[in-house]
Amino acid sequence: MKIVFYGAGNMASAIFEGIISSSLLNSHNIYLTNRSSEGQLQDFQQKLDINYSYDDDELLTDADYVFLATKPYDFDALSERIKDKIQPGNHFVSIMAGVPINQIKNKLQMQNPIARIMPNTNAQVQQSVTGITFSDTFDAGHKAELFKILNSFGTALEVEEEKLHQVTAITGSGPAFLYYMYEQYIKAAIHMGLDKEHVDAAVRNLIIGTGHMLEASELDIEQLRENITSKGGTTKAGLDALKKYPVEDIFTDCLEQAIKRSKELSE
Ligand SMILES: NC(=O)C1=CN([C@@H]2O[C@H](COP(=O)(O)OP(=O)(O)OC[C@H]3O[C@@H](n4cnc5c(N)ncnc54)[C@H](O)[C@@H]3O)[C@@H](O)[C@H]2O)C=CC1
Ligand SMILES: O=C(O)[C@@H]1CCC=N1
Repeated sequence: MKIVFYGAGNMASAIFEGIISSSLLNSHNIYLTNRSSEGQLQDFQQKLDINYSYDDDELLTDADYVFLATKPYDFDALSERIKDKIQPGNHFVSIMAGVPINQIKNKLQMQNPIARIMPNTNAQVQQSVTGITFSDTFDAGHKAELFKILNSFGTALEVEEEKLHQVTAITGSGPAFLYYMYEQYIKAAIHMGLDKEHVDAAVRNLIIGTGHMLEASELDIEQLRENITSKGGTTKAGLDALKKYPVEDIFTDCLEQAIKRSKELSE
């Protein structure tokens, strides 16, 4: 199998590093290209023993899956770069937020199968939650094969194309929203009199441990929280303070704004 990445930035590298770590494919199956930062591709080649090229004929010939991994606003330039070189066997996999299948088809002027996926950067540790939607032209055999690739760097769920807006906000951008909360937690903790280095390390371990608990426990999140909350204790005092703020409303606004932006990008 041959997989090509047009774009080797934050999200693409999380995916190909995730695929390689999973051992599903050999790094020799994967080809990278980007706009012009050859040094970055050389670094990936050294680190991962992966191929790179700026020759689109070489990249697209016999490519089974072609990942479109530029920013949405760079897709026009990418389309111009590759549209005359596309091969009948190329199956396209777009990771671009908010760019509809129809727009991809029109810009690339082709009828090849297209999948849109919405992964997240947890792909790098094989923990992406990835939404996927397919064009009508994507056959069952290739769908199954692509699911195998996606499952090598996390879990994948098929959704209607319209629902990708929600997936983009909730799990695509989701890690950034959680990181932001952790940042605020660390800032607040530093004000409690411990030094920054200790707080950083302690909170990282707190987050990692809590993630492992979610993974290992069969209890729902509410029950896990209640198990920590003694009657009249410290957790209850802290939670009572938190509940004075409209935390759910804050997240509703956050997700609604991200969904709105995803819809704007698709227009
Ligand atoms: N960063 C994230 O957490 C997520 C990003 N995405 C989507 O992934 C896409 C890429 O995002 P990032 O990796 O964060 O961006 P990035 O800026 O880190 O990487 C973009 C890459 O595209 C390349 N590129 C630009 N123009 C090109 C061209 N004409 N030909 C070939 N390569 C070209 C750049 O050289 C760079 O390697 C975006 O469309 C974004 O919506 C989706 C899910 C999560
Ligand atoms: O911020 C963005 O537009 C992309 C899509 C999901 C995460 N990052």
